[in-house]
Amino acid sequence: MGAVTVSKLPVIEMFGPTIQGEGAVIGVKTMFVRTYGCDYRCSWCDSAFTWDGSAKDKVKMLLPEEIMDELTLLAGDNFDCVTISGGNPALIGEGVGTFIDLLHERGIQAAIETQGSRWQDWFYDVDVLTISPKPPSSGMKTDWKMLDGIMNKLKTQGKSAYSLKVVVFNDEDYQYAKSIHTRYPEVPIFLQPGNDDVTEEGDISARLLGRLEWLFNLVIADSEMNKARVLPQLHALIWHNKRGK
Ligand SMILES: C[S@@+](CC[C@H](N)C(=O)[O-])C[C@H]1O[C@@H](n2cnc3c(N)ncnc32)[C@H](O)[C@@H]1O
Ligand SMILES: Nc1nc2[nH]cc(C(=O)O)c2c(=O)[nH]1
Ligand code: SF4
Ligand SMILES: [Mg+2]
Repeated sequence: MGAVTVSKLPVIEMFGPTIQGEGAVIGVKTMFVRTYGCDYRCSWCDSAFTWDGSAKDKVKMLLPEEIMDELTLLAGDNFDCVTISGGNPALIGEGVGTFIDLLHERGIQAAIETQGSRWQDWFYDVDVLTISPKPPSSGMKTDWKMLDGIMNKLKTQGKSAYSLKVVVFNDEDYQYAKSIHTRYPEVPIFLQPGNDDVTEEGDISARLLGRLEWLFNLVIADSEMNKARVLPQLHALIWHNKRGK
């Protein structure tokens, strides 16, 4: 008999409990698990350490049970939701699926942040799935065929609650967000203003609130965006550019 291989996950950080600062479940207490590696290189990525090599020495290859143990060490039983972000967790197959099963066995919800560039069958098992396609300012090009495929699978076979989240930095990005909403009109969509300086130290809330008001006004004036919801990055208003929050 060959040895049983169990998939490990490349984890660059775990933190929490904190408050989910973005999207459909904003305000919910959650732990975060951040996986290493991304197939994108967004110009304004606030988590570039997950792919630019600057924190490569912090990556640990962990079994799902080991991640669970570390979360318990951090928080005891003071959480019932775990958000897996990155990087792009959808680059990882089996390991994430097994981890989600483990969370469910313990009565814990699984949330995922991903950009819609890759599919994984475990998407079907996620409780809160956020698909965040990237607008022109990111410098990335949307693979529409892939995104259509993902949205179609979720629509026709999905059991999970899922939503779209588009970061908006400028008018061109706003037009992109509209094109996403028009293409998938039945899917809840969240718009979030971009943070255009992710290295600034100190209180950035005034700057971020200014960008939020700008985005509010675009949506307020636009009859085609009556169903879109505009939200800040709540954690960035409170904790600014601090890591692990
Ligand atoms: C760091 S990404 C990781 C998950 C996945 N790679 C993705 O992009 O969806 C998590 C979320 O942060 C958003 N984000 C990244 N940099 C940002 C910035 N400078 N301002 C606002 N949102 C940002 C992304 O668009 C995404 O919705
Ligand atoms: N508090 C908090 N909420 C978040 N929502 C999405 C995040 C992410 O980086 O994926 C994030 C994050 O990094 N922190
Ligand atoms: S897809 Fe997400 S993690 Fe990857 S570069 Fe863009 S914002 Fe950063
Ligand atoms: Mg973040």
